[in-house]
Amino acid sequence: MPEQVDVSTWFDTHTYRADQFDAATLVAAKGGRGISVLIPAKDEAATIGPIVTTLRTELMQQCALVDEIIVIDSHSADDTAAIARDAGAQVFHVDDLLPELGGRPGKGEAMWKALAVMSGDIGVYLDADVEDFTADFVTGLVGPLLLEEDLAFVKAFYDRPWSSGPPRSSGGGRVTELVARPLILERAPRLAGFVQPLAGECAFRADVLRSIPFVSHYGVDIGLMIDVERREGLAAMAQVDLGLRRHRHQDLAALSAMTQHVRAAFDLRAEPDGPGVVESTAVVFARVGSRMQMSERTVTTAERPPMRDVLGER
Ligand SMILES: O=c1ccn([C@@H]2O[C@H](COP(=O)(O)OP(=O)(O)O)[C@@H](O)[C@H]2O)c(=O)[nH]1
Ligand SMILES: O=C(O)[C@@H](COP(=O)(O)O)O[C@H]1O[C@H](CO)[C@@H](O)[C@H](O)[C@H]1O
Repeated sequence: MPEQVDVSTWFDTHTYRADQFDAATLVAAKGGRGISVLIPAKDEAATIGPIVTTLRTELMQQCALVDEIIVIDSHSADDTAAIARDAGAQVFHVDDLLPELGGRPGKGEAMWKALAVMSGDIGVYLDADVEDFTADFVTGLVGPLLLEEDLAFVKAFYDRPWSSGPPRSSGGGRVTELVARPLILERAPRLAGFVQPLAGECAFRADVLRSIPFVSHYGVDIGLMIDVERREGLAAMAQVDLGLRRHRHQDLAALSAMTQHVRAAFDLRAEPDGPGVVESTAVVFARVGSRMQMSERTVTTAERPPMRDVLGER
């Protein structure tokens, strides 16, 4: 049974700031542990280059904090893969990894397959659509993991200005605020202290994430949180303030599908021995010419088994 800690006590004791950690201290604390940065990317030609270049220059060349940068190309139609490779990342097409298991679309699949190729003891997932990326995203995330031996998982949080608004206004995180947070209070209240529960950026012990299933698409992030809390306990989790984050905003239709995956993740993880697939249907409206049309959108959210089981079977 994992150690239990009260949520508000956890918030006070397990919330860090990125500026508490500097790369030199972390390199010294790292010891023999390998650190792999893993970036799922679909059509991110505009931002992937500067992200990989910043990581390689500041965290691999100027100091030896990061050991590998792996970009998982998730069916990009643009030059994401070539740009990432030119900037110094190892790039894998998602369908080329574990090909015997077939290829599936979505961010969750790319994150899961990254676990099959990473060599580090510690992993860091980053989103590839972040503008003005800085290396302290990684030092902030791995800092608590390297310095606090009881931790297994560190989640990012940040201010999320709306791109057209004044510098520090809020507005981003629409699915988080309108759907995920109410569902967390109702169905996973131990996670209520996480400021950005859907954040794509987190650091983790590889053995822990290899021992839990992965929900597909945008259900992956909340699915991981639910399972890490169940297995390791809240005391093994932390969050870190990365300051400001700007990213590309998807339109409401895409976020509506994201909402279906997030809700499905709660359903899948509520029934760990269930069928591992949820089909959900939403009603959607679209104007065609002068008429409004109503239709249904069915979305499938599925699980992948723990990577440890898959690799162990090979
Ligand atoms: O099918 C997909 C969709 C998204 N992503 C990646 O997942 C991360 C977060 O997704 P996205 O930027 O679409 O979400 P948003 O931040 O716009 O809500 C980014 O690195 C995407 O390139 C992916 O690998 N496969
Ligand atoms: O929280 C949300 O509503 C969505 C969309 O954010 P915006 O309303 O476009 O800022 O963002 C979540 O999903 C993204 C894709 O995985 C992540 O990049 C964000 O960190 C996460 O909060």
